[in-house]
Amino acid sequence: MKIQLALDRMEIGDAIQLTRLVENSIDWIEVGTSLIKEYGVSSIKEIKKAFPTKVIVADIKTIDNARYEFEMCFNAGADVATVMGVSPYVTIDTCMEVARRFDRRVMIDLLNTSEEQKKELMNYSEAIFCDHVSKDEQEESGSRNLGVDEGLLFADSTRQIAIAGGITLESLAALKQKLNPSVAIIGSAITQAKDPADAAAKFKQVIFHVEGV
Ligand SMILES: O=C([C@H](O)CO)[C@H](O)[C@H](O)COP(=O)(O)O
Repeated sequence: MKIQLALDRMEIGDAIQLTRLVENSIDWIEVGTSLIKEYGVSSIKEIKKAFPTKVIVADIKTIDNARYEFEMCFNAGADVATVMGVSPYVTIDTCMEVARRFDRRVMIDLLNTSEEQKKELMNYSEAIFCDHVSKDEQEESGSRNLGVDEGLLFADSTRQIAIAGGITLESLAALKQKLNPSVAIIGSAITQAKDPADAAAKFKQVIFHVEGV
């Protein structure tokens, strides 16, 4: 299981500084939606420049304007870009086509998708699927991603799954055992920790302990 560090609600310089502290414990770096909204595409460029060997995920959460937004992310150096699963299928088709052309990946965010939509989305076999409990669900309704087995999503071991939304050190081992995702997206539990380097190292230890590798 890989750790994707989600960088949100901070300045680009602080995001780079923080990532330097934890880079040995994390695998992928997410340029969070809030960074892209606040600082634009330079947030992707600067973070890729600072960490050229890491996989950079641009969490642009595209819902329309797919060709423009995905080309923009990939030209800025993103290796993966996100599209909302609730988008029209023509939008998701376009993201897939652009990603294929650039030889990059698409992450489909399943936030607020129905069972029927999830079933349809599974046809995008090259995508990474993100099972996501949103910031608003976390902060306004007190929800967390506790790993509710999403039936068909987790039953298909050929699909690459990411999980996100308020993941903590305490919830990670259980999530790993219940759902066995390929990617755990962790934001505030590392970025808001008193000692981010120590927090990230502990996440890595939990994965090491569970996987025994
Ligand atoms: O995608 C995210 C959220 O919608 C804000 O843009 C975060 O990356 C994701 O929630 C991970 O962050 P934490 O929930 O703080 O772990």
